Amino acid sequence: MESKIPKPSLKKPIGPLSLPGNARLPLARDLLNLPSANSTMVGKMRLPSPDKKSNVGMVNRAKLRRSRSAMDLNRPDFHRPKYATTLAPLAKAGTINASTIAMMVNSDLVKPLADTNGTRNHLRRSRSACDIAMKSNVSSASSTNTTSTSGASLLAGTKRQPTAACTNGRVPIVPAKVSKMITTAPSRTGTNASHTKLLSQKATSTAITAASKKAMPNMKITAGTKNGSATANIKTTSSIAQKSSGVGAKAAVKTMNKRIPPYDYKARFAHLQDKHKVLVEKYEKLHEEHASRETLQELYDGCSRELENLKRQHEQLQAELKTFRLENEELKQTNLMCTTALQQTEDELKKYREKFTVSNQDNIELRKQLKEVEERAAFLEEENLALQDTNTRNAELLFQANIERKDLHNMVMDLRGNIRVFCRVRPPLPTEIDRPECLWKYVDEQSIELMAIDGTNKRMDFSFDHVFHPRTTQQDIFDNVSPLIQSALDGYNVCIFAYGQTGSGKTYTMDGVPECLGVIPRTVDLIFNAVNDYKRFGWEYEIRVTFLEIYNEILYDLLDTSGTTKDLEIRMASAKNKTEVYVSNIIEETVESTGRLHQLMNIAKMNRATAATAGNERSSRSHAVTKITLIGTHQEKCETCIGSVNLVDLAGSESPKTSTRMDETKNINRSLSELSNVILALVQRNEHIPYRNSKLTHLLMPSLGGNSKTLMFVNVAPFQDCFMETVKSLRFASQVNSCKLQKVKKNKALMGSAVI
Ligand SMILES: Nc1ncnc2c1ncn2[C@@H]1O[C@H](COP(=O)(O)OP(=O)(O)OP(=O)(O)O)[C@@H](O)[C@H]1O
Repeated sequence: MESKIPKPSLKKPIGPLSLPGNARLPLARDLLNLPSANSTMVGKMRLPSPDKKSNVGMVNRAKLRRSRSAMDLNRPDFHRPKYATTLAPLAKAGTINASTIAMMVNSDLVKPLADTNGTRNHLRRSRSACDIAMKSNVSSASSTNTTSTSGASLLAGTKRQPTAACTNGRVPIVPAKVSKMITTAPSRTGTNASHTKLLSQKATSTAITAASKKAMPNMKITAGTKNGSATANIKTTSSIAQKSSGVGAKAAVKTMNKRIPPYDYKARFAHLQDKHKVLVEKYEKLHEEHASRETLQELYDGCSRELENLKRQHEQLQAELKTFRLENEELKQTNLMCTTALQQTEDELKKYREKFTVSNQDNIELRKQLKEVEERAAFLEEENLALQDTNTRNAELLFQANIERKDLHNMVMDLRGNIRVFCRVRPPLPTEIDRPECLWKYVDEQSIELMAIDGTNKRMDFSFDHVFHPRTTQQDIFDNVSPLIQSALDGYNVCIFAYGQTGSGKTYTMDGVPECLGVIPRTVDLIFNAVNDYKRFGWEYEIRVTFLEIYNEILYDLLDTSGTTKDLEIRMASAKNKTEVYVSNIIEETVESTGRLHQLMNIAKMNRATAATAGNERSSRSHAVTKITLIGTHQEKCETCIGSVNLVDLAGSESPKTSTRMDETKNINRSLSELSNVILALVQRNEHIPYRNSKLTHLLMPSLGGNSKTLMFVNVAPFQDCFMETVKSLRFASQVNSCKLQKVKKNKALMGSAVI
């Protein structure tokens, strides 16, 4: 019975598989209903082996598996769905997950095949390689690694579509997912589920193996690695798949084409050997894929490290960005401040420009005025030159006029007399209201009548150069004295002394009191004022001063505060001119200011000997001589004039009846008597003038009988009890006033250190 069953042809079908009658190749859905399909198809196509009736289903399924794989693989229009990228096989193979592949795509490690001018053939080949990888994955770990499979499907971005061949009634290639679906539908497949799974896997494996034989040689993976090992491994994998697919295909064809009788153990052994060989090749292929996976793992590690580096760079860049933002904020604030400052500066600049405009207009106006002023200045300069010439001529004229004035002035002074006498009657002090006074009649400025009120009614008339009544002020006195001081500045010797009874007002007239300065301090002020005025005429003056005291016929230097006694001697200045004398060892100080001279005067005043007398509580008991020497120099004219002023405050005469210090009084009266004798000798024109009889006359010799203009104040007290002494003084003054001295000569040069 079984021998009647026709054996299938062992020949390899050529071209598309043709089925007899209405027979068709089973579709995937047919596989789900495999028992019915088996029953119909097996019944039509092939009978089970007679010696294994119980395994009819198994045999048929095996045959179906073989024929189906062979048909699919040998179909000339067989092709796979297109994949967008060449990474799909790798993802499908489960060696890398979806995120890794995404990273590789973004980092240009793997390029889509379409970017490399891939054609549909490329896509088809890539699909085949993918299938190969998928198959190997399925064969190795498809049952456990569902995550990688789904990730690869997502990465591929494509959904498996049934091919045109499938719609044309050809047997479709069932992908792993479909295969899984088939295997996970036991309720529908019933007891044949395991057979369906086995059949599906086998068919898929066989079809992929056959397809990879064509696809793998042209497979390209564009993923770039450091050393290209990944590409090499992929190629290796491709070659292995090619070999395995080639061997597998041969074995499949061999198995399909050969029909091994059950009793042909040798053939079955050979068949098993082929199977073993195929399994060995599969093992080697898996081993190489494992190596490839390690390479990809290394690639993944490298990418991870690079990713870490990129993260660090990203963090650094973030930090730099933060810094830049802070700097940007600071720069914005600075920019805002600068903008504000710039605005203020622009405002100020605008104001300054306005000011500049105004100033510029003023400047133009001022330039015009300056030009006019310059023209005016040039005109004035010419005029000034002319005036300077005129001024020079006028200065010369002034100089000559000053000389002429001096001559005229001194001529007038000469006409008035070389020795002049002023009479001054002092007023009673408030403490002397009850003190009886003589009757005084002031006839005119030069004449006075005195009448005693003691009952004798003595009446006496006196005439002097000037009579000053008790109400005469110190200024009135000095106004009549100052012409003599002017003569001293013109180079003449001048001597002013006060003569009179003690308490008659000599010191008051010469020194005065602080509120009413006398002749000496006013003379000092006049000299310094005149010296400053004379500078306009080209005269420069040097002022020297000495303070001398004659007490009990002994000379004392009132500026010597050392306490030691020096021998001061009156000596003749020149053998030719015997009337010119000087005092040796005396301190002669040059003063340059009024203040200094007043200071020296106070020192001298303090050193002067004073004591109380009957007529004066603070009587001057010595003759005080203040000498001021004036040395004028005219540089242009080379002229020098030397004048001197001797200001003498004589000690007051005192009646021996009232004196308490007789020696002192005797010396005073004797020196005053000698002064009277000298003047009388001069009046009588005696050959011998007794100058040397006293220190006073000897010292005043140049002033009394020499080249000097002399002024004597005769001071009298108004009281009746002073009547006799008053008459005595007035008589002596009248004698002096009648004295005619020789014509005074002007000094030309300094003859000694102390010319009198
Ligand atoms: N013209 C005057 N007006 C006001 N008071 C005067 C006047 N003359 C002198 N006296 C006063 O009279 C007093 C005596 O004067 P003063 O000392 O000058 O006399 P004297 O002649 O110098 O005396 P002695 O010779 O003793 O020194 C002083 O108190 C002085 O102030």
